[in-house]
Amino acid sequence: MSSAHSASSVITIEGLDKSYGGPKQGSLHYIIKDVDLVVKGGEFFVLLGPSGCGKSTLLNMIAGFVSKTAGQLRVGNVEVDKPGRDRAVVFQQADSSLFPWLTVLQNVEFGLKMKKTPKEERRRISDRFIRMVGLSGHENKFPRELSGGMKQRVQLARVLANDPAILLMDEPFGALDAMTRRTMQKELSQIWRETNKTVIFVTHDIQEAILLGERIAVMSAGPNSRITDIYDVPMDYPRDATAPEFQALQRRIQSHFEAALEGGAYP
Ligand SMILES: Nc1ncnc2c1ncn2[C@@H]1O[C@H](COP(=O)(O)OP(=O)(O)OP(=O)(O)O)[C@@H](O)[C@H]1O
Repeated sequence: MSSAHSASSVITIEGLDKSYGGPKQGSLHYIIKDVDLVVKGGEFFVLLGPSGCGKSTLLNMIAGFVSKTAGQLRVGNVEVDKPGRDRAVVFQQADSSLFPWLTVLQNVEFGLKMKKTPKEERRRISDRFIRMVGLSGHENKFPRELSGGMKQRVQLARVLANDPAILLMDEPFGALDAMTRRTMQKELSQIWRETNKTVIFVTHDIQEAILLGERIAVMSAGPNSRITDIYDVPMDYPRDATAPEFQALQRRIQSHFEAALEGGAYP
């Protein structure tokens, strides 16, 4: 089952470039070059590409953390030039985003407190998302008392409590062991279906991309990285990685990667 998409596109990217350096430092060095992309409201969209191709750079541009060099990047009708409450990022390392001196509950409540949400409502919202990510009973623990997977759950609950329309996820399960990773993938997929958020999920793991995404954009190796292909994944959730159609798509994307790496560049 897929979430009901709103008709409008949420994120529209046209001719987007990002370069570092400039005439003073020598020639311009483009990380990403000429990226076009439209992401629909409520969609689970995966950005897949080899290490260092510029996935995080693109995600951080959508987040408003990294400025563009040229092109257009709109969320709704608004050109992105700074972070906004409509977008929230879940990072690979929860440690850099959680406050170590606050408990699980206090971390999840933090954004709501900043917004001056009344105490009872704050508690109700936090309880809901703590339950949703499977952390009931751990509310009073500190981050140092949690496993890596639990910390990622806190990060996710905190982001969800702030109710952004768009979740930007930068290899959020990349540092977890394989079993925890599978569990988190299943849970995220279910949460996405329950909340109908727009998700942009960065990974270099093809299986993870197919387990989660409704569409998968493949980025070329950098520099001058761009989106070379977009795959539709017309399979119901939850997905079975052993199903023949799953494995056929995995092989297709895999051979795309191998051809690209052998050839030194993507087609
Ligand atoms: N501030 C910066 N100044 C110069 N180069 C940068 C800067 N930030 C990133 N880069 C370069 O941009 C390229 C893309 O980096 P990015 O982190 O976006 O890739 P990625 O695809 O997310 O990689 P990974 O999967 O390994 O996390 C890299 O070559 C990186 O060195």
